[in-house]
Amino acid sequence: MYVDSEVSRLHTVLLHRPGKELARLTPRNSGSLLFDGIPWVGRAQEEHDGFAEALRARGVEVLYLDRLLAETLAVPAARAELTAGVLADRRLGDGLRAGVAAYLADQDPDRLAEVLIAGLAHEEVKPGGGSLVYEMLQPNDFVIDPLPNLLFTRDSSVWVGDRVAVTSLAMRARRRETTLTHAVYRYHPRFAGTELLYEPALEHVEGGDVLVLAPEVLAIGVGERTTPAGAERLARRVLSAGLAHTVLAVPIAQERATMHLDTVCTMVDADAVVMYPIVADTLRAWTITAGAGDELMVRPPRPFLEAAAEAMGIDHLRVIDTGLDPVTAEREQWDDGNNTLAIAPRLCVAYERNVETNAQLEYAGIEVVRIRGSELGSGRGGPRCMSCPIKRAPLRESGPG
Ligand SMILES: NC(=O)NCCC[C@H](N)C(=O)O
Repeated sequence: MYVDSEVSRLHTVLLHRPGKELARLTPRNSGSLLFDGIPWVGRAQEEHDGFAEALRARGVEVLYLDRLLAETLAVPAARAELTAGVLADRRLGDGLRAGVAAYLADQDPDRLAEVLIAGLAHEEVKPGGGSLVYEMLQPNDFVIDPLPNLLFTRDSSVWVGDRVAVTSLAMRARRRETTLTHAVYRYHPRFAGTELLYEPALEHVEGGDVLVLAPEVLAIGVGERTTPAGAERLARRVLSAGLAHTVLAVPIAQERATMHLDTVCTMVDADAVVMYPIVADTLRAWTITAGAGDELMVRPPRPFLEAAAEAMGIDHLRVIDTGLDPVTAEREQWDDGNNTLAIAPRLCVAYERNVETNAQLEYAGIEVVRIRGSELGSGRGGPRCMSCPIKRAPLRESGPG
């Protein structure tokens, strides 16, 4: 397990194939569950399988979060922790809590993993004794909330060097996701001995805001999801662990269209980004380095592209624009045109629908593996959001794409 860049050859990635949790979305709950539409579940699964196949065809090992979770639940301590987590929900009341506890205790690890991801509706559970809560709930109300955004594995954990940061998700609909990733990284044998860089109880940081610009250089977006306190905490941790010499804190607009830094900027080569033109000249960055003792040195903001190039030790960070004109750029940014996943330098996966941005990438010498994503995109995330790289070749050893 090792990640020191956004673009070096990708060996292992963590995905989540969307399942029954997507079928929980309705026009009434999709807004609070952070989806902009009601996805066609079967087609979303086909699109996701196409994504996974595109990665496998290029030598990438694909791990699935639901499999890892089921294997993790075979460990009694993990099962106890995750079960206790959902039972602690104060909305349940004692009667329903006992009913849900009995239901969960009956499930094998595979089904328990499914329940923890897809949630549990009122009509699926029958408490034995009296439960006012159960009586007063509507049949479609959730007893355990579904996690449709687990699809976006980028946000719930981030690898930096040989450590993993289990993040602290800001939106209520997503908070429980990190109880799952936290358990997987601590109990699954594949990750035995991995040190955690960050934990869900800390200040808010989401993985879509964290870009490993180069070995020992991180950019952290600060906006709707990651707070200044979260960026400061993560910066302190990576600097003191020797995993970074420089961290850039990059304010982004607190809007849905730009919820994470990776919605406006992703890397496609060791010295190139695809970026939303409207922000290219206005993005700024505070530069954070280690000071004396435990102190941080925080330098005042300056243009992001300049600060990044200097920290990365390059003359210039090349910028490839989203779209061609402002309207196309706005449309394609919304549809995750900026949200590419690099498999190797100059080789990336992108949604096929972002025709102009993909053409711009190719014009700049980047090979684009196009995938379908009309249903997946209804959750507002693209290939980078849907993937958590766990192992990449060290950047210095990475060949061309
Ligand atoms: N890194 C990303 O930009 N992830 C996309 C997350 C989309 C999800 N529906 C959310 O609102 O959190």
